[in-house]
This record gives sequence, structure tokens and C-alpha cells, in this order.
Amino acid sequence: MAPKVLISDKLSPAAVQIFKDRGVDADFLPEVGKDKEKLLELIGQYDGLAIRSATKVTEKIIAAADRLKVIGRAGIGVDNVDIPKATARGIIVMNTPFGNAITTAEHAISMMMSVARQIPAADASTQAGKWEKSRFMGRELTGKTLGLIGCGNIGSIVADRAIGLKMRVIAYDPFLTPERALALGVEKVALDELLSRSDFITLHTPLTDKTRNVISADAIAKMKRGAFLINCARGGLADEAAVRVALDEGKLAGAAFDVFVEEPAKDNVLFGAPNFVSTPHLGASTSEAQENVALQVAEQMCDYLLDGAVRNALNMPSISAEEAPKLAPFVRLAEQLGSFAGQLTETGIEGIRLEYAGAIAEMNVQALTAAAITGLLTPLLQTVNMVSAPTLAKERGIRIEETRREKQGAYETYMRLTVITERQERSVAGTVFADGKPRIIQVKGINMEAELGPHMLYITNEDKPGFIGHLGMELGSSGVNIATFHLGRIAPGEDAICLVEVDGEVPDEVMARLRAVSHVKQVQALKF
Ligand SMILES: NC(=O)c1ccc[n+]([C@@H]2O[C@H](COP(=O)([O-])OP(=O)(O)OC[C@H]3O[C@@H](n4cnc5c(N)ncnc54)[C@H](O)[C@@H]3O)[C@@H](O)[C@H]2O)c1
Ligand SMILES: O=C(O)CC[C@@H](O)C(=O)O
Repeated sequence: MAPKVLISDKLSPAAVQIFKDRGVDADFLPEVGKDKEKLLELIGQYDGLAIRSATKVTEKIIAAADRLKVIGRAGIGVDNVDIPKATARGIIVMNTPFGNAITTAEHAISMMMSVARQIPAADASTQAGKWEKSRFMGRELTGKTLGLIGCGNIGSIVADRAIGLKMRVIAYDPFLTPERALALGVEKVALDELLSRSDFITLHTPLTDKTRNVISADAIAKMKRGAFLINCARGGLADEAAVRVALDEGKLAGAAFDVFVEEPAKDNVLFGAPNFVSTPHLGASTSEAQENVALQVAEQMCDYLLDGAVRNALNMPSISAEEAPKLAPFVRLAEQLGSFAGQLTETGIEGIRLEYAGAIAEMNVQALTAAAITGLLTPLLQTVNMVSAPTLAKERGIRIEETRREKQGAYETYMRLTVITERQERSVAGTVFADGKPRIIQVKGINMEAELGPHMLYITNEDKPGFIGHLGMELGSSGVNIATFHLGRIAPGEDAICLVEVDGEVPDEVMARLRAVSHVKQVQALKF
């Protein structure tokens, strides 16, 4: 029986044709994405679901999706898909990371020009017969400083176009290496410097815990009076109420938003503010981009449904069906080592060294390296997966070194990942035990043995009597339950590391109290 795909958003008809040509039954029902009940009723009949942003693939939808094997997002952002729930049900989530990048970058440039010259207001006034020539005084772009927050696919295209407009481009992006910045012709700066120097600021990051409200009232206070703000990335990167105040007070000369905290935006606090320009999430809406992403998603979904081949999956490594079961725990180990190091890395990564010893050295090391890079980049990049991770690392000028060795020491398999940054080298090593579960066995050369849980605390401290009791008391009195506790140290009295698994997220105020515990040097929450 041919696989069946539901297209529940407005995808280009080109996608329907691809499915048909390749022998996949496709139902094109673009209104279903907006009708939760209808989607819930229908989803159980399909092997594939092709979407844009209107369809919300929630836990409830996934629970009802008995046959679903793949969700294909024609676009970049997958905020509308519950990926952990899809993963738990073995459903692959794939996207098309590059198909609409140029179009979205062009929209950001259009919005910048539009707000700089007050085009929408001038248009409305002119068509109302007012001819208010003296009301609309614009700002020239030439020679002005454009600050990019996020310099990935879209940010770097915006940089290229802005340089063509004779702007000076500066960028804040922790993953931008100096070499990549040089190649793009942008100056890499810290966030505060970007805020204080930019005439125009455009946002190009995913929405994560670290980027939410990156433009807050405090950030706006650091900006130049009369600066402009453009957001064509994700609602929530800017605090909308703070932007409204800044527009009303004239601190910001204008703002242009394509994306909003709540979409569809019907009654937003920014509506009606002075020199505020808006579009209804049109960043990717050109016929070219929609054709690109529709064709790509249809081809990718057919490849998977018909041949089991995986491309641009966000929750599944690209490995053949035969080797998958054997490799799976080692892929998990590689991802955990990468994620561990990535969550502890604050500055630009110059290189990664991967050492494989024992039986692991004979495996599909390329897949394991890709898994390690995926884990490393995931805290900062929205769309990284095992297929794209090596390319993304290369594009960012991150050097990858791999070495394979025979078994040494006590472990049958040993994998060590070392991250080389501008400032330091940090290594973390692990193995997979006979129970198939990955373990961390070394951090910064310090031996320990820890299984990682969903919520971990990474603590570095001086090895002094009383520290463990003090830490336990602090966590206990704050109501934080300890699941597991692992210790390691260089030598008595020297640097020590403590990995604590806790049952749930640790509130900020508790983190602050832990940092104040005597002999503690660093406390960081890690999620796996
Ligand atoms: N408006 C639209 O229709 C539309 C269309 C496509 C993409 N988007 C959105 O645009 C955004 C960028 O997409 P992309 O394809 O360029 O993604 P990308 O993953 O290629 O680039 C994101 C960049 O953000 C950087 N970054 C991550 N965390 C950061 C932080 N805390 N501070 C500064 N930089 C940080 C990363 O290092 C990376 O270089 C995403 O949010 C995406 O969903 C919107
Ligand atoms: O599908 C759209 O129109 C928006 C897509 C965009 O937000 C994306 O993340 O790719």
C-alpha cells in the first residue's frame, strides 16, 4: 500500500506533484492546519504530515498519530512541533534549513528600508490625498552601522546585502569565529558594544532560553537614541512592551516586526506605535522560497517513506537501517559529550578534537562525530542535525580532528571530545557499558563515573571538608531533590568536579545561593 501524506498548510502545489510522481498518496487540505479538531480526527490515517507554521503539532496530535512516521516542515523554524514527543513516538521531524534563507534576509532588508523611510505611513497619507512632504523625513543607510544579533544562514546573507548598501556591519553571535567574521566582512563584537554602536539592529537567532527578550528594556537603554530595530526571526526575541515604550518616548526612531509573541497577532501592544511597521510573518513568503521548501520537503519525505533514507532530520541521526541498533547507544554517548561541552562553552569554538579508542574506533565514526557536533551546536543553533552539523561547523570555521586508537586502559570503548576555544581547551570523555547506557568517565581529565539525567548540575569547587554537606543542605532546604551524586578530583585538596542529577529545573534563586556556597567556583545547570 502506498504511504499517505497529509499536507495541512498552504504548501506550493509543486509538493503535491512530487508526492504523486513518486507514488505517495498526498491529501492537500491546507485549511486543516488551523482546525485542531479536524486535524485530530484525521491524523491517525497518515504516514506523513507536511506543514508550514500554521499547523501546531502538539502532544495531543502526536498521541493520536498512530501511523505517523515523519513530519516535514517546509521552512526552518520547528517551534510548532513538539519534537520530544515526536521523538518519543519514533516520528522523524525534518525541515528545510536553507530553502527560504535568502527570501527572509531580503525581507529583513526591506523592513529596514521601509522603517528608515516611513514608507507605509507615507503611502497611507499619500493615498489619502494629503501630500505631506514635510512630515516624512527619512534616514540614509549608507555609512550607518548595522548590528546583527545572530549571524547564521540568514544573518550572514543580511550582512552581505547590507555591505552592498555601504553599511558597516557588526555582529554578536557566540558561535561566530573570528575567521568566519573576517570572511563575511563583519566585525564580531560583544552584545553591549553592538547595542551602543548600532544605528540599526536586526535579529536573526532562534528563540531559546538565552535569546528570549535579548532586546529587553535594559538592552534598549544601552542603545543609541534614534536607533531602529528589525525583527524577522521569532516573536519573543524582543520585549514587545519595552519596545512600545521606547517608540512612544522616541528612544527608538522606528521598529519593524514580521514576527510576534502571539501569532496571529490581532491586538498587539506595538500596533499603532509611532513609526512601527509590521507584516504578518511574511519573511519566507515569496513564490521562489515557497517552491524551494515545498520541493525539498516533499523529496525528503518521499526518500524516507519509500527508501528509509534520512535528510535534515532534527531528531534522528542519518544512519542506515542495518547499523542503527548497534550504533544507537554510541550516538547517544557522542551527543551527550557534545551537548555537555556545548552547554559549558561561552566563546567562539575554534576546533573540536575527537578521540576514539577500542571497539568504538571500528564503528561508523563519521556518524559519531556528526552526533558529537550536533550535541555541541544544539544549544546555539536551531536547525542543527547529524546531516547538517559537520557542514555548519565547517562554515563557522570550526576545525574537526579525529583520531582512532586501539583499546587502552580499562574501558572496552572510550570516546573523548575536546573543545578548543579562543581561551581554553575543555575535554569530556565517556563510554557505553554492557547495559547499553552511556556514562561520563572523565571531565577535564578528572576521573568520575556518571550517567546523565534530564537535569544535571555541574559544579567545580575546591576539594575542602564540609563542601558536600553544605551543598546537600542548600539543595535540600531549597526543596531540590538529588537523584544521583558523582564526585571526582585531581588530588586531595585540589580542584574537584561534582555532577549532580536533580529532579527538575533548579530555580534561578537557588542557583544564586549555590554559587555562594563556600569553595564553589562554578555552578551550571545542564539539560539532556
Ligand atoms: N520570518 C520568517 O518567516 C522566518 C523565515 C525563516 C527563518 N526565520 C527565523 O530566523 C531565525 C534565523 O534563522 P537561520 O536560518 O539564520 O538560523 P541559523 O541556525 O542558521 O542561525 C542562527 C544563529 O543564531 C546564533 N545564536 C544562537 N544563540 C545565540 C545567542 N544567544 N546570541 C546571539 N546569537 C545566537 C547562532 O550561533 C547562529 O549563527 C530563526 O529564528 C528562524 O526560525 C524566520
Ligand atoms: O512558513 C512560513 O511562512 C514561515 C517560515 C519561517 O518562519 C521559518 O522558520 O522557516
